[in-house]
Amino acid sequence: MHAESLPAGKAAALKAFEGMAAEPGVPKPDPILVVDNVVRRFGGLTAVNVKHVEIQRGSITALIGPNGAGKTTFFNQLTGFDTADEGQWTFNGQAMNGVSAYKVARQGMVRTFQLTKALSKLTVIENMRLGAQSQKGENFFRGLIPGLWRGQEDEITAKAEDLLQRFKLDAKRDDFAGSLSGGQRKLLEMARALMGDPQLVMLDEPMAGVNPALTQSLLGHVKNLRELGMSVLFVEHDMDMVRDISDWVIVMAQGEVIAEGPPDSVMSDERVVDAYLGAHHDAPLSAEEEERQLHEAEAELDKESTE
Ligand SMILES: Nc1ncnc2c1ncn2[C@@H]1O[C@H](COP(=O)(O)OP(=O)(O)OP(=O)(O)O)[C@@H](O)[C@H]1O
Repeated sequence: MHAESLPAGKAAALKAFEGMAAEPGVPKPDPILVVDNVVRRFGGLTAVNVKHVEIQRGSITALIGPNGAGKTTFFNQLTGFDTADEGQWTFNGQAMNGVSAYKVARQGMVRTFQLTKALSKLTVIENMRLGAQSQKGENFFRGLIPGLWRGQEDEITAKAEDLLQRFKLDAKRDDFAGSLSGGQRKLLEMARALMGDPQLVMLDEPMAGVNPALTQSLLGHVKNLRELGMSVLFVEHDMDMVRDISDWVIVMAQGEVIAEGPPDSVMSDERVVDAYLGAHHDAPLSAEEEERQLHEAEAELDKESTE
């Protein structure tokens, strides 16, 4: 397909990556997020150790990697939900390390959340309103008190209703969020994130638990964020989705960024294939490995019976 026939957002995003070296930490022409030397340790385990990474504005960037690679921990740090042991990062040129989650959201960097048990017991519209309040760092229940807050409340409700319509959730307005299907929950998570008019939307596994019937609709909504001028960074295990919607892919393994590049080439990169295979614990065991494990188990049993 020629760039001219692509939607404006997609064409511009692809143009920005044209000719870019596919290597970890490669500089981007207009980064919205720049990360340097971010480290997070849990006891003896270094869960995140990202030297340098840049996220291009106006693009859809996927963050992939095997289980336990550190993707969620990295996401949590960038959005103020976890503290980094070391490192700095800037959003729109402003230092963001040590900034609390709601202030990060207010600056325009918002992540989606899976519906927790508590949120499932609220209605869809209440979830949306809560999205606005929590991004402002305000108390939700104080926001429900009539009078002083009413004007602001009306505005928030109107905005929530607009978004619910856009995400085709308006018929579910007064249903409990817990009664939504997997795909509808994902739509609600995305709609809720948009309550704060983010510039960078960070999606945590947007396709997890989504019925194939809703896949295209969800993909369409993510692409639309880019058409509306937002930047998207998402963590995802579904490689079809990654291939379909991302302009650029960043790969993490064992806490580090090990590769970057356009979707097709990065997924066939030897380092990436190795990282996934190395982390694939379900792979069939070789005959020697099976025998070794058997001996180990027998030795354990022997030890136990003599103790
Ligand atoms: N709160 C914690 N305490 C101790 N270890 C943790 C904690 N959170 C994460 N870890 C460890 O840090 C490593 C990275 O985990 P993380 O969840 O960030 O990986 P991930 O790439 O998001 O994995 P997945 O794709 O399975 O969600 C893992 O080894 C995990 O066990």
